[in-house]
Amino acid sequence: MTTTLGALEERARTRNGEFGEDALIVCDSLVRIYQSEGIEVQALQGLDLLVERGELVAIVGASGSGKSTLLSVLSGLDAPTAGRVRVGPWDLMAMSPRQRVDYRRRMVGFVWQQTARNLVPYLTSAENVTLPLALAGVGRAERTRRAKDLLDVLGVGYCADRRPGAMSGGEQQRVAIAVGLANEPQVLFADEPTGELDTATSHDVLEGLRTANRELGTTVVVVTHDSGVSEHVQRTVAIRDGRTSSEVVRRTHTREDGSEHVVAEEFAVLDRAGRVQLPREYRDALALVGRVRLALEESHVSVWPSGRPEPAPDPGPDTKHGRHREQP
Ligand SMILES: Nc1ncnc2c1ncn2[C@@H]1O[C@H](COP(=O)(O)OP(=O)(O)OP(=O)(O)O)[C@@H](O)[C@H]1O
Repeated sequence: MTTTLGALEERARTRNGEFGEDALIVCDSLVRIYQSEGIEVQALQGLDLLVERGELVAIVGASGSGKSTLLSVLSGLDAPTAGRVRVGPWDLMAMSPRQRVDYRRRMVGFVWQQTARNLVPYLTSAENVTLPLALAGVGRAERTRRAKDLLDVLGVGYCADRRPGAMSGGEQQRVAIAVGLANEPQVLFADEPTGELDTATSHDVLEGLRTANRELGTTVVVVTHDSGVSEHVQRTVAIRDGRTSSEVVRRTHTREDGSEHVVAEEFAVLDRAGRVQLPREYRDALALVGRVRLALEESHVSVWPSGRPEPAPDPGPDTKHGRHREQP
């Protein structure tokens, strides 16, 4: 049968939009391969991630899972080997060096783990916040006003005239958030902002990020080892072996009596190629290695170890994969 023009037009009309077209941040099948002394390291292995405007998202994962590589790509410091990455209107794969500077100056802000990387040691907090504003050509009165407002919002207004050496690690990181927000970026990236802090101080810094998100509407992406982070964010995305593997989404529910409680729900992530990572505990518990049997049931998909006897047939649709069938 030949395909008619009408059928092609109909298909074009009904085709799904571009992956993540409404999202603020789109990572589509991102690959980053490093060559080091003749050895190839695949830091990102087809990572998909969407972040909506106004979200506060944490990215967690074991050491070496690819978190910092992802943040380097998103911040425009590094280019992926393959895939597609877009932040707002910026296609990060197709930026000129000039556009890259513009992107880093206007679209995004940063908070790094090392306080020394965030703040100039011989400037006061207020001067640290006004520095990026001066570079962007903002007038003196406006710079002073904005620095004061930001330091106040982040609860470190009392540190305005102190240099970093006269502040605690937590205070320095909250000032660093103010510096990152100075030019009103649409997205704030934070890489292990609590990595050098104790639990109580980490709490204040994570709350600072939440304040930036809630009160200023900035989209925040924070990369961290800190297992306590999920209490401070709406969504926690776990990366394993260079891919998004699971997500925890926190929702606030209102009971009948009007009181509120937070429910955290964990999801596995099914990527665009149909891959899903089974948690290690599940694989270990059922000795799932190599080949597995899959079966499409009416409302779910089942996974069995391949060595086990064939599962009893289910009354659902007859679409079984990896199942032995009698040849005629
Ligand atoms: N410049 C590089 N050259 C070679 N390999 C690299 C480079 N940067 C990272 N890698 C490798 O890529 C993988 C991912 O590293 P990445 O730093 O992104 O992980 P991470 O999750 O941020 O780890 P950590 O939490 O320890 O910072 C690791 O195996 C790492 O050794």
